[in-house]
Amino acid sequence: MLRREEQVWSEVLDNVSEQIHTPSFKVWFEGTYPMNLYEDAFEISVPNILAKEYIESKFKPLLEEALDSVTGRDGTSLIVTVGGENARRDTPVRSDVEAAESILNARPTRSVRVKYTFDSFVTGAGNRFAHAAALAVSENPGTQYNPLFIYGASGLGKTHLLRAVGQYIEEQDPGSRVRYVTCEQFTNDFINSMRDNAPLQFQKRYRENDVLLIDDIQFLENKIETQEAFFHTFNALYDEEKQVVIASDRHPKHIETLEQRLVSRFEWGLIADISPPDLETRIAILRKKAILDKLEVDDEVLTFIASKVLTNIRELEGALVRILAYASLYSRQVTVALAEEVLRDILPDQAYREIPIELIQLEVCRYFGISKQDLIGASRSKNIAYPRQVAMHLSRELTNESLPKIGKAFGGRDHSTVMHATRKISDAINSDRDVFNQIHEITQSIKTKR
Ligand SMILES: Nc1ncnc2c1ncn2[C@@H]1O[C@H](COP(=O)(O)OP(=O)(O)OP(=O)(O)O)[C@@H](O)[C@H]1O
Repeated sequence: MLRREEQVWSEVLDNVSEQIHTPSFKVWFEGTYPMNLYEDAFEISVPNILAKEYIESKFKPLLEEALDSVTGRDGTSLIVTVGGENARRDTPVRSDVEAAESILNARPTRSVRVKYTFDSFVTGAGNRFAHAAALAVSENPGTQYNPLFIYGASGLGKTHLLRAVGQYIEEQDPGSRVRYVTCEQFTNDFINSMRDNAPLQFQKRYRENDVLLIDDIQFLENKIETQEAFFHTFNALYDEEKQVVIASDRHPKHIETLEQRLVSRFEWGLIADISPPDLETRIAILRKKAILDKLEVDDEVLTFIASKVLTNIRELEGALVRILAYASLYSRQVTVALAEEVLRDILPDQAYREIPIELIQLEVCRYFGISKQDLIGASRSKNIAYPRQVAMHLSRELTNESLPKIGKAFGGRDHSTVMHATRKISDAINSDRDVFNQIHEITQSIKTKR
């Protein structure tokens, strides 16, 4: 006899099946399993996170309406759990779901060690300094750069570098004691040690290490007592010449209420920032991911994704995974058109608001104080030729226009001229921090005006 939950779910599915495109219905609902019927909610289990996200974003209201009508209640919420404990083990899993799942899980099932290494870290102008510093620390821990403080916005590879340092040191010296913690974990350990009246245990845990890697230190903000605990931990490690590497989403000076003595401790060592990757680096990151995960994707598609997801590398990788999962689920080829279809659903409209070349030209002219006529004219003097190369480079970076089309917008120049300009500015960005900052500033002003 069917359980009540099974009866309800089967009726709900009957109810909604007519309203959902058949292949889609099969893919998303075949592996679902009814878990619990509560007074005001119904819990189902699904086989993977993709199914959870998809069901929640596309079908939740429809399913909740059907739940109300089947149970005769009002306002039943649907709870979707991934692979819940009681999930039916004998559910025949469709091969396409399985394929998608394997793609989606490709990352998590990889061990952290394998994944967060220096080898898998792609360098570009925005992270080269932080990468070099992390590598230097790994080669000579506790000596030159102590502490190393890495800061930058979310999803730019801070955790990756921290883990890479730990992995490298452990590999070189398997006996070394390396501890990676988030600031939150450090805070909880500290609070628990106070509660349990076990300060020595806490000290042992944090001071008896050769390398302490502490992530998201900005969470020390407003936690005065934890700051105190960290101060003492830091001093103890530092005095023993143990390496401390810290990651934060902002410069120590901008962590409000961070005690000055901690700020100056951080300044004793090396502070390295990470900024968002340029187009070339974004493509290289996707390419590397495709190779590591043995995924076959055309460069054209990778370039397209990289041109749409601009700042957060986690989102960049997530976009690729999602596109592949969709292609697999619907047995479609991974093309630019498919990528566009999938990304439209998840990216903010802004990513689709095209940046016109004219806007780039306008902003570059404004920045360098030259006229548009000069910019697209024939002058080869340095104060005109350089801004022109910058504008061509940015047109390549920020638009999907082809080289010939960009050349045309710059007074009918040849595509090889655009290619040359792009290469020249890319090289300058990589070798000269001032150029990097300049291009970053112009890019920001263009993005805020699109
Ligand atoms: N330069 C890079 N090369 C290859 N992969 C990268 C690079 N930078 C980041 N990633 C990948 O992007 C994802 C996000 O990176 P990570 O978690 O290190 O970011 P984060 O700066 O610590 O973010 P948050 O502040 O949100 O914790 C990870 O999967 C990481 O491996």
